[in-house]
Amino acid sequence: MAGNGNTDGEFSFSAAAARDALPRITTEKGAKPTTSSDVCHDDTASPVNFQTIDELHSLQKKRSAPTTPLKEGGGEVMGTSGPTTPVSGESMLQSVSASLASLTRETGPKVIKGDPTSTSKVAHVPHTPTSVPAADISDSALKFTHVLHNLSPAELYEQAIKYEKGSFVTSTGALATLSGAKTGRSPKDKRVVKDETTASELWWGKGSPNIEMDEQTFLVNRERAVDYLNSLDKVFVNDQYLNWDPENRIKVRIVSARAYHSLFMHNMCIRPTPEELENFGTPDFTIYNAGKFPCNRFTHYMTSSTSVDINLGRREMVILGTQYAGEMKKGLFGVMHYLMPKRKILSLHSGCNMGKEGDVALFFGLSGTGKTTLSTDHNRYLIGDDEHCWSETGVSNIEGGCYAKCIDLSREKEPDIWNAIKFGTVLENVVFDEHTREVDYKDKSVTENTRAAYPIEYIPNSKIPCVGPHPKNVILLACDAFGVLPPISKLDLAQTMYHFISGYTALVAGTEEGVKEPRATFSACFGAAFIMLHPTKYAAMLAEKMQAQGAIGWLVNTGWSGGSYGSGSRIKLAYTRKIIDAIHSGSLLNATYRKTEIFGLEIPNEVEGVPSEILEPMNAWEDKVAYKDTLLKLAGLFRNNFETFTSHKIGEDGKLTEEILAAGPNF
Ligand SMILES: Nc1ncnc2c1ncn2[C@@H]1O[C@H](COP(=O)(O)OP(=O)(O)O)[C@@H](O)[C@H]1O
Ligand SMILES: C=C(OP(=O)(O)O)C(=O)O
Ligand SMILES: [Ca+2]
Ligand SMILES: [Mn+2]
Repeated sequence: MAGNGNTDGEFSFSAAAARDALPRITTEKGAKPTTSSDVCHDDTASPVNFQTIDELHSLQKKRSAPTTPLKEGGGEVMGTSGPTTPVSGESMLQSVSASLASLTRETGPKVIKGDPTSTSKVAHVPHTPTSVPAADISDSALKFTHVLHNLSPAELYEQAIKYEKGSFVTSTGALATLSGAKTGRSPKDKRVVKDETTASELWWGKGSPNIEMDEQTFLVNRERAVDYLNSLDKVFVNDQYLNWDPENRIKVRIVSARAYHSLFMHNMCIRPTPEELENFGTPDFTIYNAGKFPCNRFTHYMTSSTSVDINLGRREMVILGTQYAGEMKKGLFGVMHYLMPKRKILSLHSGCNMGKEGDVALFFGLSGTGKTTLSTDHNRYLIGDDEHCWSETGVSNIEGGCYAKCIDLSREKEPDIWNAIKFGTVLENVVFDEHTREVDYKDKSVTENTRAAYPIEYIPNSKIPCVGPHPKNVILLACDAFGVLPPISKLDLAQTMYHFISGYTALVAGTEEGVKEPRATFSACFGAAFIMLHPTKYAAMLAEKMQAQGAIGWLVNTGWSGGSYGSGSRIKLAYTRKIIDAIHSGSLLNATYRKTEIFGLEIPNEVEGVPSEILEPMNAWEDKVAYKDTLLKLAGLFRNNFETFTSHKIGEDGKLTEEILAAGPNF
């Protein structure tokens, strides 16, 4: 479990530090714009195992057994005809041309529908007539950019296989792709435009994921991305929706250079019907994804060749220098974390499912803690695996797809995810047999962060539309590699808020040999990398909603038991599923409980199907002294982390704030 970067788990912010304390980022030599501990960490990137593009490509395919017949010179696809788009229209092309307009030249590029290699006649929209004198016309103004608008998965497969090295059909029909040098998100390269409005509205400063950039620099990067995209023969354009709540649906446009990106977003966002697409109109938010084309590191605020820039005022996002597709999904999530609270809707980094009786559960947790795995439950309806809204009327999924980790995926343990990896699914950075195209899910040669992105309806019991009533259970997942948190504890409201604000997980450091010490990460609201406002704003909303609905909080350790990483072992997924079943069924409400020392957690004496010995962590440890030491160490990390919140009031209720402060470890 690599890359949940934070070494010491410390981050802090206080009211005083909020506005002006952010160091200005310069590109001058020696300037230290932001230290790694200043920025919250939720990076899925793991160390790369390659130095060159060729090395990367050589990792992807495994040699078949020598007896396997091999065909020479494969890879070419024969007889693919040019993709078509379901939208007739001129209006779509005009709208895309406007989206791609250069800000300095103020006109949109000439755009034309369809694949440039297609022989079929295609309609095109002529360049917006302008009075620009002939002498001013540049080469770029003379060319057409082909627009591949909302292509179907089949068309995108053909595009990927024909033009994008590293694209292959796997034995189950998924599209295997490589995301290039970046195999995880790059939170340190995220920038948010600080303007008059966002300066006062957003969370800035230490611990915040929002590293500032100015409007001018954003425009420089935007122009760089747009010019790059316009210089290509073709661009992919997706027009889609976010949020299944029809009243709060957001229209997004994604302009990208790769079929991989277009298919990824086709799967991850909500897919409009042909009628909806016909009347799509102007998008509410646009992403310009220039992928591998880097930012200019001499640009103000840039500290690497990667930049992921959000401009809330312009409703635009620019991506330069990374092809990792998850950047788009989580970038839009950040936007929702800004837009939704303005409408009194709480945005949540959680999975969500619903039982046959309509009982809804939320699963909060950082990357790798089990949101996707545990919300995908054969006995329940899946509402979504990662991003939700909680409004006055209930919950809604923001997305139209799921993004599952594939490392060590097995058919037995996760059958629904296994079966979702079929035609239409994007499989990132996996290794497969070069002949049979069978994927080896154990292989970490490219990265540990292998992923599958599939439309939510690929899960048989998904709930379409992806909405549900108010949650009954709020489950906080922590993968505690220290092995001291109980597998299950019941929380009161103050404890729920304490753990929600703390946002703890501890994963093992990664794939390197000999790394024994787990790394604690505290990420406020279990998603500090994505939140836009101060964590206490979301916490106050969650407390109010849980109180109003009588929802119950639970803390579930999906990590180690019987010792820390190295001596103990990860709690069996089968046991965790039994624990989750007992939460859903309500049987845990009738259990008898005892309180743990230090953290003061209520743990049940029995859970059906789970050995009682493991319910109390100390019992599972052979070395009781080591247990106590480790417990105290973790308690200390929690206390240090929470210090920065002690000056904040949560909601209107001063009493709740007091209770939350008292709900942490006592020692
Ligand atoms: N006891 C457990 N509970 C949950 N997940 C577990 C457990 N043991 C192993 N795992 C594995 O941990 C990973 C959890 O990842 P995932 O569900 O994708 O997390 P998230 O969606 O929160 O990022 C999966 O690969 C899953 O198979
Ligand atoms: C897609 C992501 O979510 P998660 O790892 O929580 O599934 C991510 O963090 O990039
Ligand atoms: Ca994550
Ligand atoms: Mn997930």
